[in-house]
Amino acid sequence: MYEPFGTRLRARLDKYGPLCVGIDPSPELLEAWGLDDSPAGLERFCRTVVDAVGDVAAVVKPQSAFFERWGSRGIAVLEEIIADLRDAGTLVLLDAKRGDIDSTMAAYAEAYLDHGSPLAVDAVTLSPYLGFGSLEGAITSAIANDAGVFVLARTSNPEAATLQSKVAGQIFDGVAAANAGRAPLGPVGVVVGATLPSLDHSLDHLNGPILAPGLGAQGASPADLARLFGRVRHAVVPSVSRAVLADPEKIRDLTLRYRDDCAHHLSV
Ligand SMILES: O=c1ccn([C@@H]2O[C@H](COP(=O)(O)O)[C@@H](O)[C@H]2O)c(=O)[nH]1
Repeated sequence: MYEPFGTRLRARLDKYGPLCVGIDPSPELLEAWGLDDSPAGLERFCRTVVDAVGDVAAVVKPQSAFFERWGSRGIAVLEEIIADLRDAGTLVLLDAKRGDIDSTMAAYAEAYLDHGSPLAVDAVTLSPYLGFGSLEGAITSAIANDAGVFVLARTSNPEAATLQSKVAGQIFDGVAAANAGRAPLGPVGVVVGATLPSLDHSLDHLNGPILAPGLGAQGASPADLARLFGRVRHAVVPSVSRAVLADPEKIRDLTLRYRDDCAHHLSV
């Protein structure tokens, strides 16, 4: 039906440059934009972001939490925004950080990865803290649907380091095994914060995309990407939300600036 996710992602990154723009319609941003904190405000916010970046960002990442807080009305907006993003041609990565036992993971996979679902996206973030093996069914489903998954490995928040540094090696090894033999990028990515002071594992064998959140509001800069990711910089998908979303009039310009800065630092 589609080409494999890794092929589609590679093509988007090569054509549009390395950037994922987050859609994070928080109460604070809705207020800053003069919008009601309501499903109607949420929809207005999201449509403005889609119009501003849908044709210039390789990937767009709606944050599920900001839709879930409105219950079924928020999920209805999310469904519409996913459809609008798909019409705009960008890849849609839903940041839902799901992780559970195998039978429950099968339901999450059906919700986010099955072509017939109203919430189907190109890729979804997953949490491996029930064991990397618990994600096997979702990875199989992603491959069957030409979709992708991004597994939390070393997240951008400072509280994560103590826990995740103990288990990240297992996650990177699991991802590398799932991606073995696939080109140009496997369907299983990892999440590694651009905010990290350094990497304590090699990512050379990963063969999959690296989502790197933390630019802007969390303190990381495009220059940090080259420092952190070295030999695997070609696979990095930097992600930014608040730093481009503060003013609806400036979203597109700021997105283009981040995109070009990231491309510059990831190419040197
Ligand atoms: O390690 C992670 C994983 C996910 N996120 C999510 O990305 C955005 C970041 O927003 P900014 O405004 O660019 O800080 C947000 O949706 C997080 O839930 C992350 O920050 N770190």
